[in-house]
Formats: sequence, C-alpha cells, structure tokens
Amino acid sequence: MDVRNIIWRFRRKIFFFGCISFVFFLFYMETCTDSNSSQKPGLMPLKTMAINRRISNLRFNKSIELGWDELMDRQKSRSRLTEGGGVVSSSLDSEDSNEKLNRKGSKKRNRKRTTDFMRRLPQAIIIGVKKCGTRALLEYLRLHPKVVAPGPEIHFFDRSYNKGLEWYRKQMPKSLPEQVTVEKSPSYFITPGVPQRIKNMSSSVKLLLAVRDPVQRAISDHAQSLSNGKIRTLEERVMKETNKREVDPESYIVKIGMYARHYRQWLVHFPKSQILLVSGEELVTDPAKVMADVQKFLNLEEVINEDYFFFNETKGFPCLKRDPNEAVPKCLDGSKGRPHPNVDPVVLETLRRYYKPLNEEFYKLVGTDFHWS
Ligand SMILES: Nc1ncnc2c1ncn2[C@@H]1O[C@H](COP(=O)(O)OS(=O)(=O)O)[C@@H](OP(=O)(O)O)[C@H]1O
Repeated sequence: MDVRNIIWRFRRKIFFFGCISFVFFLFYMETCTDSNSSQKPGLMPLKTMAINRRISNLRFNKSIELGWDELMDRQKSRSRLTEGGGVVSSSLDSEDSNEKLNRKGSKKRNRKRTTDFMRRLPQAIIIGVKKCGTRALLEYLRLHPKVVAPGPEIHFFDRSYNKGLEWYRKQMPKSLPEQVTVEKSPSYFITPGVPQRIKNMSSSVKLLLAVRDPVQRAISDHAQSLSNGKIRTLEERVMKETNKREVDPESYIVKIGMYARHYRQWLVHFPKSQILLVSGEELVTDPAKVMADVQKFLNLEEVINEDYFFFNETKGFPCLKRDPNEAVPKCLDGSKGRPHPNVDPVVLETLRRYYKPLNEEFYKLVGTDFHWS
C-alpha cells in the first residue's frame, strides 16, 4: 500500500464521519425546537420569545408607518357589505373559549406544542370610542413585551360574527401563555348586541374604553370624512334639516358621543370593574400616567413609563420609542392628529350645549368628571 492510497482512505473516513456528525447535528437542532423537549428547558421559550419579539417589532413598524386605520377606512365600504351578515355560527358559551379551541386544535394536529406559541382569543378588547385615541392606546400597549395585538381592526363582533370564533382566533398573532392578546375595534362600543356576544366568548375579558370630549370627537370624525373626499359640512351633518339651530339626535356622529346611553348597554353584561375608562385627552398630555393605570388593570408588570414617549412639538402628540434608548421615536401615521377644519362657532356652541347634560349623566354613571367643555 503506497502513501497515496493511505491518504485517500483516510479522506474517505473523514468524509464518512463528517456526514454522520451532520446528521446528528440536524437531529439535535430538531429536538431543540420541539417545545415538548423536556431535556432542554428554556431553549424553546427563548427561541419563541425572540421570534415573537421580531414579529411584534415588524407589526409595530408596519402599523405605525402604514396606518392600519387609514387602510381599513378605505376598505370600510367594502366590508360593510358583510355587516349584519346574520347567522351566528359559533359561540362558545364559556369563560375559557380559548381552552376549548386549543383542545380542538391540539386534537387535530396531535401536538402539545400548539398550546405554547399559538393564536389565542383576546383577553382584553379596546371597544371604543371611535376617534378617541383607540389606535394610540393600542400602540402604547404594544410597547409592552407581554402584549400582542393584530395590526388592523378585526370587527368580529359587529361585522364578521357569522365567521365564528375559530376565524376570530386565527386573526390574532401568536402568543405565549403569559402574554396578553389585545384587539381593538372602536365600533363595538355603539353596536347593539356586541356586549352579549363578547360575554359569550368570555365573561372575564377585560374591556378598555377610550373617551374624549364628544364635541372634539365629532369634529375629528368629520375631519376624517373630509379627508376621505366627503363634502358635506359639519353643520349639515349634525343639525336638523328642518331647524338648523337644533342638533339632530339621529345624526350618526352625534349619536356616537352619547356615551352614557351606550355605556349602559355594557353594564347589562359586565361589571364596571371590568371596563377601564381611558381619557383620550390624557393619552396625549400624559401617556405614561394612562399606561400605569392600563398595565395595572391588565395585571401587567409596569414596564411602559415616560421613557417610552417623546412629545413631538411639530405633530403636537406623543411619539413612541420601541425601547427607551431608541434615538428616533415613531409617531402614529398622518391619519391620527389631523388638523381639524374650522367650525362655525354657532354650531360649536350648539353642540356643546347639547352634550352638556349628556356628559353630566356620563360622569355620574362612571364616577369621573372629565371636565369636557
Ligand atoms: N400619540 C398620538 N398620536 C396621534 N394621535 C393621537 C395620539 N394620542 C391620541 N391621539 C388622538 O387619536 C385620535 C384618533 O383616534 P382613534 O385612533 O380612536 O381613531 S379611529 O377611530 O381609530 O379612527 C386623534 O384624533 P384627531 O387629532 O382628531 O385626528 C388624536 O387626537
């Protein structure tokens, strides 16, 4: 046997052992990514946490830069076609619908790991009010590592209920058991039947309700319509056709601001302690204080504080830092904090007078004076 022969054989052995080691390496990696793997505690959580963080970072940037609400706004006319679609296909009448749906899913795939990093029904919902800072509230909340939320509004309980709870669950991002899934759809607050439907999903779900001076809310709503190309004036929208000096209580944007009336519908199904009121004005002037209350309400560790906000003087609103050391804070997109149109002072005064007693009634009901004009 000459020297060349020996080297050749030696090379073949190295190649052979190399292949075997590679196969073992692949096998090892596979077991590490299996959450059932009891030999490697900690590996899966770290991995899924990292993935989750990346996904939520992506979603954060996407929702802030693309402006989900703006996109949804444009699609509204299309989705309204499905509104009131009628038949209620699935409503699991229990507190732990999540558990039931999980079990269903687990059976299907027969894998326990689906119960770890998976889509869950929301444990908290921002139910409204439209134009009161619901997007800001959701984005502030998403800064918290234990909060996950879908970017767009899902409108399950008011427009897509016929699709069933399993469909709703699938709209949620994946989360770990210790994380809280939050959804926001502002029209839930004013839609009859929604409180009962939410209670059917979970009687322990936590509800967040952002409210704002109803006159400012109406103007904000009107500013949105103008930016969508509608041309009627605010006066035409809120005053009676027959008497221009009187507010039309049937006007859509006037009705949304009758907070006490809508709130009562929720009290039929949920105790006050399960509905946290958030001041839309404070979301702008003191976001850290609002977030302290919100985190407490959701039993979350207080992570989001003043270090996560930066007041942008040009925009006139707080912008958000994904982490306190971030150099460039991100502001909500242009559909939030739009300049308001000039409103005829007479219309403004008439609206104020109209809402005054309704606001007083709301303050009494909730036990908080919001000092609206
Ligand atoms: N941080 C921050 N950045 C921008 N805007 C902020 C913020 N915090 C609260 N707001 C107020 O949110 C108002 C829009 O409310 P919503 O997000 O509930 O609107 S929507 O119903 O989802 O369309 C929006 O109303 P307008 O100013 O009338 O546009 C803002 O006043």
